[in-house]
Amino acid sequence: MGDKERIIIFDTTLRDGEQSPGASLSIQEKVEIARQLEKLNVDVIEAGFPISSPLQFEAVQRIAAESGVSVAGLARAKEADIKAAYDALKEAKKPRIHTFSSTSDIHILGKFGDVRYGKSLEEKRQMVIKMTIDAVTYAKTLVDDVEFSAEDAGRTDIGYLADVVEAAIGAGATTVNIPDTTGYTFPSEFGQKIAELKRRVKNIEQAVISIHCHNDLGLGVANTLSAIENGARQVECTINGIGERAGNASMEEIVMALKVRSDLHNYYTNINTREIYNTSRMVSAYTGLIVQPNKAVVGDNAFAHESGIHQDGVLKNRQTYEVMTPESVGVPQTKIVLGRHSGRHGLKARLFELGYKFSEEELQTVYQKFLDLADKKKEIYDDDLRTLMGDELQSTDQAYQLEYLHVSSGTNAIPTATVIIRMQEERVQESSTGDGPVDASFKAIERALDMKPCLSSYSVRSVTSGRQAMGEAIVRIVDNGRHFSGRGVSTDIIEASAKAYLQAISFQQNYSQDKQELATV
Ligand SMILES: CC(=O)SCCNC(=O)CCNC(=O)[C@H](O)C(C)(C)COP(=O)(O)OP(=O)(O)OC[C@H]1O[C@@H](n2cnc3c(N)ncnc32)[C@H](O)[C@@H]1OP(=O)(O)O
Ligand SMILES: CC(C)C(=O)C(=O)O
Ligand SMILES: [Mg+2]
Repeated sequence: MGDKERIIIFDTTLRDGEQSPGASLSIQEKVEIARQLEKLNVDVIEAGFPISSPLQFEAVQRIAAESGVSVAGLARAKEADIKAAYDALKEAKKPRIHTFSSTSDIHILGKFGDVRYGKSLEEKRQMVIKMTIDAVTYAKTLVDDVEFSAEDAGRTDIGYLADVVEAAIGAGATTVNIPDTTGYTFPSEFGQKIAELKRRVKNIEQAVISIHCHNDLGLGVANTLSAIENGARQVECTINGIGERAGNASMEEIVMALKVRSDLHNYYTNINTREIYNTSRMVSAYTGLIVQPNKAVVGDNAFAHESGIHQDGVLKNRQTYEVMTPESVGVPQTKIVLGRHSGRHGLKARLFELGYKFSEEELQTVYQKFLDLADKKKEIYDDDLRTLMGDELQSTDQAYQLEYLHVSSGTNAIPTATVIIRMQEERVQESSTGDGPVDASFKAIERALDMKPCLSSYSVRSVTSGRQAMGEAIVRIVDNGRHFSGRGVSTDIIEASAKAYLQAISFQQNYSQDKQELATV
């Protein structure tokens, strides 16, 4: 392998990314994202499309005024667009005007269909070459750094594409961008296109070859990598892969693919990969575009392990199931997600981290309880474990245990509850109706125990998050001015309430017994 070659990272989160339906950003949000992109160390920030609105213009202007890196503004092959881009960029330390023409026959015939652009396809094609030359020539009178894009190059005839690219470079373009605008090409096909342009375009060495891949078929990153292997040295991409329709090639995936598989090639980027996660979170928060959990590199599950065999492997050596470390992209840590696929190793490690100490025998009991809970809930959070452990500690010496609870209630049904309560070796079953399912359960408990405690307060709250959150019920009963509290936790708040009631009654009974024993001594 030869010398290492740098790949220029052109970030278009603030231009193509912002074209994602529903992702409009305020000026301040764009400025803050641009600052974060600079921390990430991108080479070029495409800040917007200045002619498109006063907000876009001002955002580009403000980013240009404060950025240390190259800032680009987009412009159609039209004098007014190019002038607006220049006006917005003129305070930039490194301004870049990015102008584009459409080059595929589908675009030329579809978008430039009227006679102003010529009658036949051939006439229109020549008109596009003229528009390209005029646009680049004009932009070049304003700034040194001019990028030209051949929109829909992915579907453009290679011979014609080579002519357009040669004309753009001839007019002064310093970067020629080959977009797969509609995400249509296959990696081998797109790579061949870049290789072919290198062969056909006589002045190609005078410009940097760039690519810009969309993700309509989920091939944006693969096409980008293939283009790099065939001569592209600038890649256009976005954070979280956001962008028009299915989005653009995702920057974090390209950068990490190059970094992780540096054994295969000689390319590198200047990206400070530890800032990737922060940038991803910021872009998601500001655009409102949620990152899918299984998204490579930055998704919530990218470093999360749920199944027992994987957790065991990762706890012994992270490399067993991780091709990069979470720290390398700024993700705080590997996540062991506890759920129904987890094993004892994962549970034990998490409980130790939470500060619990227990014997192997106790672990078996806790693991059974954990599995019961995991069957009711998708994910077991730390709070669930704490309540599970708390529940475990408090319930062992309780006089009355809830063994079974069945409740039926509904809009037109009479709430009815059946309970089976265990008191040492004895088990009692009772049923009752009530004013709601909690009342019915409490009355069934009272019948089973043949008691009528005086309830002084009752409350329920959620102690963990999500729809399958754990509910915590607190019940207080009063006996001769003395209060006894019980606490129950379950994903089912009726069950939590019944447990809490039984615990309060158990405490009251323990107290009465202790008092009687003292009196007889
Ligand atoms: C592949 C890409 O991502 S390209 C960038 C896409 N981004 C955007 O469009 C976002 C910003 N766009 C806008 O705000 C508006 O579309 C504007 C301000 C640019 C233009 O608005 P309007 O003047 O109302 O035109 P409209 O958007 O309806 O139509 C586009 C016009 O640009 C022309 N056009 C499209 N591409 C080019 C080009 N590369 N060079 C020259 N003209 C072009 C179309 O032929 C059409 O012209 P016509 O009005 O003569 O038929
Ligand atoms: C303007 C160009 C570069 C573009 O976004 C595309 O072709 O997808
Ligand atoms: Mg695009």
